[in-house]
Amino acid sequence: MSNFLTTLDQVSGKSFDYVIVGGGTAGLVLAARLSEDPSKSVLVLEAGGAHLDDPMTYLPASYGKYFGNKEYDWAFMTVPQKHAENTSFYWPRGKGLGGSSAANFYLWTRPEVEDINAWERLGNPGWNWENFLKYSIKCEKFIPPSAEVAQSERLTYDAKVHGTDGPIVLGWPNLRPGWDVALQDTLESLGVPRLVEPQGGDRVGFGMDLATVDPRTNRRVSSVAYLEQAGSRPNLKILVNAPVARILSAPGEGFTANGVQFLFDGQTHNALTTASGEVILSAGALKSPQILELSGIGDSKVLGALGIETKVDLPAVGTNVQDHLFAGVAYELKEPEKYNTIDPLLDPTFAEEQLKLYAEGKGLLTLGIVGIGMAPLKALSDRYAEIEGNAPTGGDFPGLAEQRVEQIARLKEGAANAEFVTIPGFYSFPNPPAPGKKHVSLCTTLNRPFSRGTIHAASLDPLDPPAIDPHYFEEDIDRLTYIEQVKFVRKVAQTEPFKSILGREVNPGPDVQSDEDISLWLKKYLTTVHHTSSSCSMLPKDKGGVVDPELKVYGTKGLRVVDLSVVPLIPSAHPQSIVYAIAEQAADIIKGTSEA
Ligand SMILES: Cc1cc2nc3c(=O)[nH]c(=O)nc-3n(C[C@H](O)[C@H](O)[C@H](O)COP(=O)(O)OP(=O)(O)OC[C@H]3O[C@@H](n4cnc5c(N)ncnc54)[C@H](O)[C@@H]3O)c2cc1C
Repeated sequence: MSNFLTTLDQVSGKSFDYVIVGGGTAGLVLAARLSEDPSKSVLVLEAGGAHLDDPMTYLPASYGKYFGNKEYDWAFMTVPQKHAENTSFYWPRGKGLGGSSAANFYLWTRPEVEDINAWERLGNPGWNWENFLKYSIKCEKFIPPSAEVAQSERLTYDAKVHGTDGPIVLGWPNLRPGWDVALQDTLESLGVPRLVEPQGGDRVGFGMDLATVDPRTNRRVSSVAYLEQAGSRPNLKILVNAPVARILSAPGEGFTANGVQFLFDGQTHNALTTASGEVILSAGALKSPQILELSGIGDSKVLGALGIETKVDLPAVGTNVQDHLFAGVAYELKEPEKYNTIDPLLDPTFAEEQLKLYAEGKGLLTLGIVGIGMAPLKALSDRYAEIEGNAPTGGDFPGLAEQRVEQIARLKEGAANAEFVTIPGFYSFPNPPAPGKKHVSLCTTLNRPFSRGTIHAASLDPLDPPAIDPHYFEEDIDRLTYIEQVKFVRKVAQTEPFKSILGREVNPGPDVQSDEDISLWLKKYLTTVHHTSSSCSMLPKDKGGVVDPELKVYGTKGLRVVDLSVVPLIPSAHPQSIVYAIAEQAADIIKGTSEA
């Protein structure tokens, strides 16, 4: 597989049919699918390293181990958040082949049917659940568990909604925390039903989701698996450590992309496209808008402030940004020996021993998260009518009002919103864990934010991070909903059988009780779930669109965006499954084989 990796002399000044910017989740799906046609040459330029066969990318149970390590992590920070105590939040993102799919927490969840159909209703023909499911099935190879494990741990599924031939191997990790059945029973007693198949388009309930981990080898799976399945192809080249600075356009009227400018070893180079070729931007929701802006495509006011000449005035670039929020209520475990958590891995000697066990297919490093619950606010809180009745309806940019019609419709239908998921270990702030203890972090995720943020280039230097402003809690419905979710988490912790598993609450801790206390705690100590989307939304141009339904950038020729940034309205789901399906559908659209 490493024979895809190429050298500067094979790229600089050369022409390709497709130049893909970013070898991340979407980028490598496109690379593999577009190079299926041997007559088409494909180049991928990736800012980070190759990281092939690197334990940092294939070891399960290494949650966040790379955080802050610039070799693997872009380590972005948001600007101080006006509605969240001026806190600046840390936003890790995967850097290198596989992108964030090689750096994530390997949960695999599919969205709800109407979350995807909403994209079509918002003006994108062909972007509906039927196609989503088709492409999601195409990408996966599902490995069922043994009947014995499936029964004892309620690993239920419906084979009809799973793929068997795709590159992305999915299954249940061989080691699980050990409390999911108790949590499922507890939630069921509180009105959150059992879910037999969480991947079938209905997410309300608690079910055992999947993980991008191969249970046969205990290795995590990223989009690099597409290259492995593709095998050797002379028409596909990948240059790593080659950050793209800007998209080049042909001289003359309008913006016809004809290549990119990139950096390599501190020098600037160009990679070009053939006369009918295309540049495809797959740099992720945080970098794709920045690259467009540095190329002169964006809001002329934003570009003008940086001294960039506007080539295509496209005000929506870097707007409509949506993010899921995450907050962990952490508990010590009463009988730690009964459960599997990653806390002991903090001891270097123990971690070393576990590495040896991993080589034999055993031990704590094979641990993964599976149980996920989702429910509408009305299942959790008596205050739902008052809170959701005040949902904002208008919008400060064209098209936002229509998105909010969709969002409010989902709330009224009782769609999944509040999410409950456990991290087997300590993932919570600000109180530190006591030494030697094991923990469960009972986390809740706000999955249908009404606030909208921005991501814009902040300087002319392509290596500088963009200015990231998610506008957390700008719409008060987000804050009020989230407070109710935290209160519900504590109710779960006070309900049997889960209650008996838990010892002391470490965070937010006994001093944080009133709604005001919880609000303040959230404003300071929530984290992102790393699901940021929509900064180059696929919408009609006059409704806040950056790309059309064929993912072509408005006002340009030969330029598309394919990554999480194109999602117009973020679904209630962890998004890697969404990115894979988008990229699969995009590949068919680009090849002209889409039946949509
Ligand atoms: C810590 C973390 C945990 C997560 N956990 C989960 C989870 O458990 N389940 C889930 O479903 N989702 C999870 N996600 C989210 C999910 O992984 C991402 O949403 C998804 O992978 C994004 O895909 P993408 O193609 O849009 O971007 P990416 O996969 O991030 O790809 C972008 C690529 O572009 C490269 N790039 C950026 N700028 C340039 C440039 N100028 N030139 C060249 N290359 C460039 C990057 O290095 C990267 O390789 C997690 C994400 C993170 C960061």
